[in-house]
Amino acid sequence: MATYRVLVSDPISEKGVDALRSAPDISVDVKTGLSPEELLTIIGEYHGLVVRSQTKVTPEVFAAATQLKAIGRAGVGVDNIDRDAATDHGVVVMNTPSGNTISTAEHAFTLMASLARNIPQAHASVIAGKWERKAFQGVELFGKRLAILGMGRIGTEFAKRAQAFGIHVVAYDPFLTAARAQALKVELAETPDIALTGADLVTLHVPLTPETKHIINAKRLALLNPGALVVNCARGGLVDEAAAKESLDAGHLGGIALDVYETEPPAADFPLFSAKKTAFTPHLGASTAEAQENVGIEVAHQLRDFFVTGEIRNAVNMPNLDSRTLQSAGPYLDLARSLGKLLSKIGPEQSDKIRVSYIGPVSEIDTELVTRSVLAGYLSAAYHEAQVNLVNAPAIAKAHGIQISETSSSLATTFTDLIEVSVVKGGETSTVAGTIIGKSSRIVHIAGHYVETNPTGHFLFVENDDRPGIVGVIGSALGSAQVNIANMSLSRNAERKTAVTVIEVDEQPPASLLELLRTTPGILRVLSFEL
Ligand SMILES: NC(=O)c1ccc[n+]([C@@H]2O[C@H](COP(=O)([O-])OP(=O)(O)OC[C@H]3O[C@@H](n4cnc5c(N)ncnc54)[C@H](O)[C@@H]3O)[C@@H](O)[C@H]2O)c1
Ligand SMILES: O=C(O)CC[C@@H](O)C(=O)O
Repeated sequence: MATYRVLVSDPISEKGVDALRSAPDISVDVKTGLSPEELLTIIGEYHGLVVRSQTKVTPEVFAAATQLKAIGRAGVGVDNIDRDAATDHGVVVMNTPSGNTISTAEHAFTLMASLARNIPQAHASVIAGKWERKAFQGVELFGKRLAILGMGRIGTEFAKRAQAFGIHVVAYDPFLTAARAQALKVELAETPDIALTGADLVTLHVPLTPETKHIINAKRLALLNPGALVVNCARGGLVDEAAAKESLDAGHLGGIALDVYETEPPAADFPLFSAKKTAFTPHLGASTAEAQENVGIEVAHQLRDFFVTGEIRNAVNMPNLDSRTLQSAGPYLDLARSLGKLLSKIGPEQSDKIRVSYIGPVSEIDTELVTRSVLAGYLSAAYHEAQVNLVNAPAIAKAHGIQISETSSSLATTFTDLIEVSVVKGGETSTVAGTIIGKSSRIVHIAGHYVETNPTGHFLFVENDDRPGIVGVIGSALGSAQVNIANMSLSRNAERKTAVTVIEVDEQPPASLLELLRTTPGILRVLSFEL
């Protein structure tokens, strides 16, 4: 029986499915075309899910997906996956951002050229037995002014193709720097309006966000040159379809080509169907053999690596944990989780602040991930261990009103590396710290005491008055209860005249032993926990 079950619910390339199937411990079911109800019925059996854009992964799906750990999107846009619900449920969402770039840029360019030369209309006319050469006179692309909104992967590839056709490219993207625009030989526009003013051609390559919704609207269509052609091969909702229809009917807009629609598929009475200069395709940007093979194989490798080695690449709801990061941060992640867990056992309840300090070389790795691990460990006291992880820990902490702060210093202390974690409740602070020595990690500081203990196992934590004989009492109580001591670390605080004993034991101590210790004179606190 495979350890991990993956459901592929949208069609992906056979090579991708084979790549997943060949991974040890992964079994794959391909079930495409499921209704939302069917998906809800079976999703609880799966640890991984692979989708394209058809499957809608809603909050209801996440609620039913009790074992789900990861979703792989074979493609770029993740708008069919409820990202907040994924994060809340601790499910990592990964996409394959570059595998379909070229195919989509080529599709968008093809649509633009088809519009310029009336290809869809001329085709329909010829097969209807007509020979209307005059009716379908087109325009050249050469020498025209093209506005590209969104100069990411696809926008950049589109620009290169446009330049090869002798088109002047003006680009707007909030992250496009002057140096990059110069390197790409495109004119940098400071606003979308500047890019669109006087444009003959427009292509959109932005994600759909509240800012980009209807980025092409009536006001912006009016900025274009009369007869301008607009292509949307990015996401439905970027173009105000009603405004485009009005502009076409009024004879201002010269033509529009859509691969994506506000509602997919568009209704039979979609208003733009009755407009003249149009070209429509059913969300085909990424539909080439090459793109599907690229994204299918990429998503399979990402899911395989996630389940087999714990790597996380191209995640959209958490920082990446690729093999290099895993190698450098992996040991710290485990130590950090133990420190967080330890604080949840020994620190004050209802703390509202967690402070994490990284001291020494550890400060140079991706500490955001390590802090997430501290939080996951801390919160695991209140949740089922498997319910809180690197994906959802910050969101759960935020929901509880816990503030997190992080400081880093490259200065080494007594220890080369130190991760120090404190929880604060009002004026009360409790601190623990750990280090990595060679290949092993150690907890070295608990609530004001230097100790040296492993970061995992069963522990007895005893706080007592610092006076002779107490350690002997504890030792013989454990012996009588048949609890074997694996490791013991003693530390005293001369100022407070108290001592702590951290005892790593081979098995969970019985309640009777804890009760006995708690009622022993001079013993102030006894805790038993597993890290
Ligand atoms: N039709 C299809 O089948 C198909 C295939 C692949 C991708 N897509 C879609 O194409 C779009 C672009 O994909 P990509 O891979 O190039 O993504 P990308 O992330 O590489 O590029 C998107 C760019 O948009 C920019 N941007 C964000 N907000 C903007 C704004 N308000 N104005 C201007 N620019 C803005 C970003 O800075 C980024 O550079 C995505 O929406 C994706 O889902 C569609
Ligand atoms: O899966 C598809 O064919 C659509 C892909 C595309 O919309 C994307 O965002 O990558």
